[in-house]
Amino acid sequence: MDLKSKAKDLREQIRRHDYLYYVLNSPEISDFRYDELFRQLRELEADHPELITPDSPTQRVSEAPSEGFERVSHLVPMLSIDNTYESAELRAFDSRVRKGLGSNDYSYTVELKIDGLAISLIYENGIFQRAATRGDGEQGDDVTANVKTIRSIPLKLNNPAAGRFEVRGEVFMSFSAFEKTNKLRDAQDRQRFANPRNAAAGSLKLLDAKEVSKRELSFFCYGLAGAENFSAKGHFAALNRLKEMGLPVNPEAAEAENIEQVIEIIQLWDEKRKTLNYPTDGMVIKVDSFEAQKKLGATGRSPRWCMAYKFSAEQKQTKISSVDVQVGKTGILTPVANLEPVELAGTTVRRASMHNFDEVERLDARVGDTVLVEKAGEIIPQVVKVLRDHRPETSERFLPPKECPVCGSQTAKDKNGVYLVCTNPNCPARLKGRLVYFVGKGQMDIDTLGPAVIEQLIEKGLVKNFSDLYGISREDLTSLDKIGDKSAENILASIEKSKETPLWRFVKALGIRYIGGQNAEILAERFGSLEAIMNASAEDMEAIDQIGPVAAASVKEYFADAENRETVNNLLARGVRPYVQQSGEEKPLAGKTFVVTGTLSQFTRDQVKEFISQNGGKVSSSVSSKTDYLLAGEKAGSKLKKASSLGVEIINEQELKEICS
Ligand SMILES: NC(=O)c1ccc[n+]([C@@H]2O[C@H](COP(=O)([O-])OP(=O)(O)OC[C@H]3O[C@@H](n4cnc5c(N)ncnc54)[C@H](O)[C@@H]3O)[C@@H](O)[C@H]2O)c1
Ligand SMILES: [Zn+2]
Repeated sequence: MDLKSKAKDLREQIRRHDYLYYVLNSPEISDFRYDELFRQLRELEADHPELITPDSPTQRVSEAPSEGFERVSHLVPMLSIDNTYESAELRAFDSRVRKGLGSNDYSYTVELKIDGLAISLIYENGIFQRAATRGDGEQGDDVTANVKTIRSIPLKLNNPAAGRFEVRGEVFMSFSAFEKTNKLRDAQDRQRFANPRNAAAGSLKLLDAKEVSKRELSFFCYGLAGAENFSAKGHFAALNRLKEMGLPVNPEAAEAENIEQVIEIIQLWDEKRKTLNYPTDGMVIKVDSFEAQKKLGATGRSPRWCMAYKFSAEQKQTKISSVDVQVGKTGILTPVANLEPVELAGTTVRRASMHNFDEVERLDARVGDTVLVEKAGEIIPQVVKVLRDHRPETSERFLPPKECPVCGSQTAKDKNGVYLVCTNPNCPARLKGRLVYFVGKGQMDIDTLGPAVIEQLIEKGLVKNFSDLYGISREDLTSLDKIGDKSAENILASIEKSKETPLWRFVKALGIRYIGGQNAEILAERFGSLEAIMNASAEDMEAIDQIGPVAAASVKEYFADAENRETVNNLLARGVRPYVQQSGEEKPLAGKTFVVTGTLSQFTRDQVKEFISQNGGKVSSSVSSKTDYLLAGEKAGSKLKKASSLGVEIINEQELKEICS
């Protein structure tokens, strides 16, 4: 690849990952790998400035606007921050600062990098006026009504500066609020948030401020815009002044004389941050003096006086022993590296995804290579870097296969040119992948149907699509290997149970590209019925918050296919009944069955029954496998025993109230 194509490729990759991360909320690669792609582009552009395009991600901050909010201009641009994972690069940053200032006479403030989203707050004569997200750096979304629900943000400042005054900070969700939010979502049978950053961003973009107030968001103020007019001379003093004014400032900010002290402080926090009740993903280092900051200035994307050091997820070095190609539910071929086993974040890792063949080429990963692997957050283990110095002399490039490893049909690039797919629409690997996903947890939840059974059902020609699952008989099942009467019965019972399912889980289970849990929930909430979703136009869908053109087109395409419509109609004909929760937010116990036992202290029996039904739940008199919760008071007896033997969740009155709060 020539350099120009390489720069273009990197820009396109970064844009694609921005979309996956910011819009779809489902990143494919870890932050470390993303930042590595970003660094490669930055270095390429630094060496060959003629390759820079004005729309390059290195030149500006980019974040798509959200619908439903007014766009407002920032008084002073809200920029990003350059980042690194290495202390050596902090020293290089320090040299640039020294050179830029032409002196040694400066110091740093070191702060925790809170993992939420940036917000600008404007006060006028000390009275809160407006809050906005960063957006593209010039213009953000006006989220004033939502931000007003965050209790720690003062609506009126103590001893305010006169006139207009803008502060910046991070809105975030503490780990305890995050747990609580997800517990509530479980109870409502809704998709969990993947992490606190995701939860904070999703909550701040809700259109109903009342709902936002339930999410317990928090805020730390870390700076101000237009420092010239401020009484403090530097950043650390300004933080103290902001605190006096009543703004919540993170208590851990520290001063450092020089870069070596900065590095010491950072090393301390790499461990210590694990004890905090809020998410951090690094440290932010700022040249303290405002005068020096002004002298150093900024690029179109980030200030030159500021640098983020990011803590990386645990990484290990190992070797690629071979590469397998897996065929997934949409026919996509994924290269998976088989590794010499390594212990990583508490588990033994033997395989790591490389996502697609372009990524293999970008990494230039080869069999026999020594690589760095990482397990970041919810993302499956992945190869993030090849250590070229360790490469054996004889290594060969790993080339994309011309034929599907499962059915032998030809492969081709998909229409976006990113993935290699098997061109056979009836490839058995596709069908298996789709069925395994369909029955999976969080979709139809038919947990007794494992991949091995599904494979046999396909091989015997008993199941050719989703709806066939609802037509299999006891005899079909017992004709399979290792399935006796008892397991056949269990499988049939869980297939039966799955017929009653929230609409969004049903839509998710169909496995439509770009429609994960969050998008499926939005579609279900907005359209209210399966029929309405099936007949919606792409414009109808795009008109909805958060559903972008790519996702809308994908849904449209799915339901335009006659075979898909037939399968869905057959599912309905066989008794699958996707239901819509009546305003899920208000009814936290919707679809849940309770049994009450023992002596309660906060409710009478009648009161508790009413409380549960008001919150959308049902109360039944005996414990069975259909019971979702046993509410147990003092001196609970046989019901408690039965519930624990069936694995029914047991809660007390306080926990019941918390789920409904
Ligand atoms: N995995 C992926 O596919 C993917 C895709 C896109 C972006 N990302 C991640 O997002 C990053 C880019 O996002 P970004 O531009 O918001 O950068 P960033 O989040 O890494 O850093 C800048 C932000 O840090 C925040 N911050 C927290 N504490 C602060 C403090 N004390 N002082 C100043 N700022 C503080 C501010 O909100 C600021 O906007 C990437 O580096 C990457 O890690 C990942
Ligand atoms: Zn195939």
